[in-house]
Amino acid sequence: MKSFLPTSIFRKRNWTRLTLQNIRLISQATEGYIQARLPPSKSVPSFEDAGLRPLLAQAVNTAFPNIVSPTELQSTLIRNVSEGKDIILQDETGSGKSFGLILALLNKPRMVFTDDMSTDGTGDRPALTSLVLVPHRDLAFQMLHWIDLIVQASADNPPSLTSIAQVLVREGRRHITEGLPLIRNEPPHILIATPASVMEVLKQDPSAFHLKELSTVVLDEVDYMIETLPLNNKPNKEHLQRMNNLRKHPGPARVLLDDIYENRAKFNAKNREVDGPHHSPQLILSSATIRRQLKHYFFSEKQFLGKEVVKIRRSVMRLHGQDELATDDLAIHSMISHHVLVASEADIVNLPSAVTAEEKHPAPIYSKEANNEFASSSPLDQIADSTAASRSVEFSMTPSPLNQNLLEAVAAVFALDVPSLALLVIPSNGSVRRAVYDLREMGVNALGMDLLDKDRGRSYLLQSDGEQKANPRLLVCTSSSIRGVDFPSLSHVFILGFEALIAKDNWTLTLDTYIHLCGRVGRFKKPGKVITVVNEKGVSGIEKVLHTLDVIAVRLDALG
Ligand SMILES: Nc1ncnc2c1ncn2[C@@H]1O[C@H](COP(=O)(O)OP(=O)(O)OP(=O)(O)O)[C@@H](O)[C@H]1O
Repeated sequence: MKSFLPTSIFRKRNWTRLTLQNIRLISQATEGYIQARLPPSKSVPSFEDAGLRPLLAQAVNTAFPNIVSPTELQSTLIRNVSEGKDIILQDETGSGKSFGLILALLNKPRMVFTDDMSTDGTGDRPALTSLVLVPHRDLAFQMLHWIDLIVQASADNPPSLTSIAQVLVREGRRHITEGLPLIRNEPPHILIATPASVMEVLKQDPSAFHLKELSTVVLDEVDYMIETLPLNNKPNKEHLQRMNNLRKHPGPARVLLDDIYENRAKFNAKNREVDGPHHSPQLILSSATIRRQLKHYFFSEKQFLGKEVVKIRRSVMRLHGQDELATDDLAIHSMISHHVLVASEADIVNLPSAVTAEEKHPAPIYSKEANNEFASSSPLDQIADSTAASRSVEFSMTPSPLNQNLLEAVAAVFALDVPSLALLVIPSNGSVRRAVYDLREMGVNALGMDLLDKDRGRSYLLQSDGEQKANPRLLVCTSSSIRGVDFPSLSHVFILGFEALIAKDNWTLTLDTYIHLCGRVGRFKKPGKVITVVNEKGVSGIEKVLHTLDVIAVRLDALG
């Protein structure tokens, strides 16, 4: 088999003389890197039909036996990514956007820098081809895990994972001490990174990689990374002040994009009505929620995108037109059932307006007086044993800042209704460790989510079987570390502290937060439950959200 990357390439260190002219693309560099064992199925459209190279398509089939055929959206995406188009990708949560993006990027030809002093081609050096910006580390590691499986599915002489993909996220100073040298020595085909980590690495070493010379830049969960304010025709003083603040203190993703696309913005400003040369890198924006204000930012305010952008949404592809700016595209999954529990000292009731076929009026579904032994009689006795091991002296000595009524409601529903895996989302400023401690004290098999750890998330990335387990698990995370995360066997999402998730002066942001939290279930046509647990004060907030999204809360009778 052809060697994936000749070692001689790595001897050249000639970054300072690299220019756009001496970058060239060689498709052979990635052509031979995946060799898989299984032939693709002939009965349904295959990934090869969608445009993946044969060896890569076979590796995908081997790595993901349950994924037999690309969706129409993925086929359209793969083709347009290959053609170097700028793309806006928007579809429901869990519809395969991120997975499709990873395949499309693996399929791209590898960027290679050619040493201009070398006449015989021996100065070729693989360079970073694509930068995938993500909002948090767990999504980065999820993507890396997918790539790792595909690379491993290469039958003979698989390339090293680090030559194909690397992750750059802020973890102490490791992104500087370990991540930066690795990128310099072995630039990956795909770098998956948070914007802040890229900024810090480039500050440390501006020649670590060259942003403007990338082939593709992807912003997954773009609306989370680029903060925008709702468009307002008659902005009041406060709104103007906030707009000003955003401009004065742009987040790291905004700063990076300004740096990469300044030339393109100038070009688009001059040539608004004409088709013109395409300024690299290709730009791809992806999310389930892309609001008007975000489109306005990319098309009008910054002019990073022009009229040649391809919009891919639910298998629909069309050229971008002005009318698109006038609409908000929202996507909330129909396979999700929404529940709201109101927990107090005395009991836990369904939201008064929640409906079922049989019952129309709220009645206590769980009375603490009658059931105050539920934790000790929980079927999870073996968990209680392990609680002692994890009991922290620190927590046992201090009162919990978390509302115990709400946690008890979660514990009760978890014990009776969750077959295998559930997620509990707490506000960004909440303590995951404390929530885990309190829940374990209640007999719940809770762990803080961490996709690098097998038990805390990694093993659930590909586990699609949601069958009843002897020991169901509750993963706890904050709302800022859950966007895009995919656990196929997840059946329940519990949302705690919803009041804190309400962005007071940005209502659309509140709605989008709810949509993305819900979107951890109901993925790829699977059903799922979202259970928001509030106290009396939180009722009006969640009612308003459900009403705006045209969602009817359903009574949860699990405890009745
Ligand atoms: N063609 C396919 N056939 C079957 N399953 C698929 C296919 N493509 C993706 N999936 C599965 O669908 C799930 C969701 O994929 P992914 O995370 O890419 O969705 P997403 O649209 O990016 O979601 P979000 O908007 O929440 O980020 C994953 O478990 C993935 O393995």
